[in-house]
Amino acid sequence: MIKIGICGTAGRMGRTLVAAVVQNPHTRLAAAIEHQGSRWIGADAGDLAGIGTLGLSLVDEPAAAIDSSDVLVDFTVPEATMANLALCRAAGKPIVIGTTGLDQAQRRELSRTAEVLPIVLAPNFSAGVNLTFKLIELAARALGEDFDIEVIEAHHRHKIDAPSGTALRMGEILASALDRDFGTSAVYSRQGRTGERDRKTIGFASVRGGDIVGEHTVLYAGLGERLEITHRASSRMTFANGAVRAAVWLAGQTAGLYDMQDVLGLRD
Ligand SMILES: NC(=O)C1=CN([C@@H]2O[C@H](COP(=O)(O)OP(=O)(O)OC[C@H]3O[C@@H](n4cnc5c(N)ncnc54)[C@H](OP(=O)(O)O)[C@@H]3O)[C@@H](O)[C@H]2O)C=CC1
Ligand SMILES: O=C(O)C1=N[C@H](C(=O)O)C[C@H](O)C1
Repeated sequence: MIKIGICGTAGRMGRTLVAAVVQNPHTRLAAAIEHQGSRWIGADAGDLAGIGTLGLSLVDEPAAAIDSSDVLVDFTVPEATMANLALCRAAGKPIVIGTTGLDQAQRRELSRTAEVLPIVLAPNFSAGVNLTFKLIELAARALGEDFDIEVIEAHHRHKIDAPSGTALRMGEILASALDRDFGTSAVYSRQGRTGERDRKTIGFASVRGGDIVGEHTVLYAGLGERLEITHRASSRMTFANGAVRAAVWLAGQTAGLYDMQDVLGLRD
């Protein structure tokens, strides 16, 4: 049994992760962490997740919680993730990170830490999205420069980062498939007299509303035809099950920075 600690337990993903860990035959919930001052400290993790009392309370001392776990699963905010990364490094405990919106400096720190610690970092833990990553690469290579490419994503009203981590990863994959520099190809907004579309760009559009779990479309617009590749998540359990699968996989790995392509065996 792999002992899992969850950070961000009272959040949308945290609660779903509690249920996924408890339902998985290979894992046991060892620790449920929230930040100091959270009104959920002391609450039962199972009650919060809606799966019945587990006898495990939410705590605000991540170091002790990490010590009692084999792997930490973190779906929080970038600052909390980076603090947990340092604690995991000190304790020698692998970490699965689902948090999106990390900046360049934070990603560099993560890469440095991965020299001594096993880490899975993925903007999306669903199997369907990770297969979609392969499909959009294939389509970009096949359609080449004749088609304009746009990435459209839609999420719930509470999401705090845009574009989504998944959309940005899609952009990186598309740019690489077309031999373009992602940093200079990406266009995040259009307003006013923009001029004609620069054919080398990859555009992003973000929709926010209601309870949309997560939807991503890559649009290839040519002359006389249009191709759309879409993934729609209808339940957070798809992300949670993927993250738990990643945690079980990571427990047996040496130091390195992995993503869901490694976990699913999709790496070329
Ligand atoms: N990779 C993937 O497959 C997926 C990634 N995500 C990403 O996961 C992250 C979380 O999403 P979601 O669950 O919807 O967000 P929520 O806001 O619902 O959950 C985040 C939780 O983390 C808590 N938190 C904040 N700071 C700390 C801290 N220092 N220590 C411990 N807990 C802390 C928050 O508490 P409080 O509310 O009190 O601030 C909250 O309970 C986002 O970055 C999102 O993009 C989401 C779904 C899938
Ligand atoms: O915040 C969310 O909810 C999600 N975030 C991830 C992202 O930013 O790509 C993944 C998923 O679409 C849900």
